[in-house]
Amino acid sequence: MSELHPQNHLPPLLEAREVTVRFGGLTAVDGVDAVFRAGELVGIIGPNGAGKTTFFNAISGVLRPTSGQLLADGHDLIGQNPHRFAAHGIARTFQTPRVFSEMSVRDNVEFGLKFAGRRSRKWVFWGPEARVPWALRTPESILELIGLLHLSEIPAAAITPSQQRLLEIAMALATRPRLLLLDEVAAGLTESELENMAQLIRRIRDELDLSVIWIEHAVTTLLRHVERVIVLHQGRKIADATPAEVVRNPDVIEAYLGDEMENAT
Ligand SMILES: Nc1ncnc2c1ncn2[C@@H]1O[C@H](COP(=O)(O)OP(=O)(O)OP(=O)(O)O)[C@@H](O)[C@H]1O
Repeated sequence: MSELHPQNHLPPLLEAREVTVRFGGLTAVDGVDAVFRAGELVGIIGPNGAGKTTFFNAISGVLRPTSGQLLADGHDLIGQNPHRFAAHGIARTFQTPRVFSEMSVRDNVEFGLKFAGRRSRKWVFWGPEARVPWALRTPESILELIGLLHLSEIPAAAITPSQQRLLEIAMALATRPRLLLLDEVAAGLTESELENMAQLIRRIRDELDLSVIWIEHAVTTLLRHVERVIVLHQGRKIADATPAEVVRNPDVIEAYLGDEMENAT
């Protein structure tokens, strides 16, 4: 998919160069290089504590890496706040959904729009806004896409944890990202909910013309849906290849996938 994307002659959406994050004496992310291009659906896997979330925190501006570079549109974003990352089209979800529990589902999405300085506008005929997909123009259209429109007026505290994960995706989409980072959005879901989530993620990527990076422990599902997988182990990147290549990689089998595959079967 990504090789055929019309924007592939453009610079990557985001390029991490030698990104390192240390917490005191612990190196959580160790010199990771990664390139993310338009239209990609990329998975990140690795054992507990491998550095996946810390890497997300670094590439979304939640924490400042100890060293390295993060290039977006030719700008180094290191040291910039999350608003600057959002301005470059980078949006994310968190392992524990961060929604405003007192506010309605709809108002949470409205907040996402405002966070990124966007306005809710259904009818726009010219200018950059005209290129925004219909599904991302208003809180209602976003909620319809994500399947939560029927819950619009309910406080976020009153919806289920898996609906809160969907709401968080809706809030991230409201910022109209070019690169959407999803951190374990399928954690705790049943098998059928997991498959529905994977289908939704693919639809989002296909229909909204954005790139998705997806961290998930449900490896067998993830490998069936992504086109490229980055494997982290003890903070280092040990593989960056197609799912078919990654499952045959001896380093990955030794570090992680052997156990996971045994558990999965
Ligand atoms: N704020 C922090 N302060 C100190 N150590 C941290 C902090 N955040 C993460 N770590 C440590 O950094 C390492 C990487 O953690 P991280 O959460 O990034 O791993 P992960 O691959 O996302 O794990 P999981 O799959 O369990 O979510 C772990 O050893 C963790 O304990």
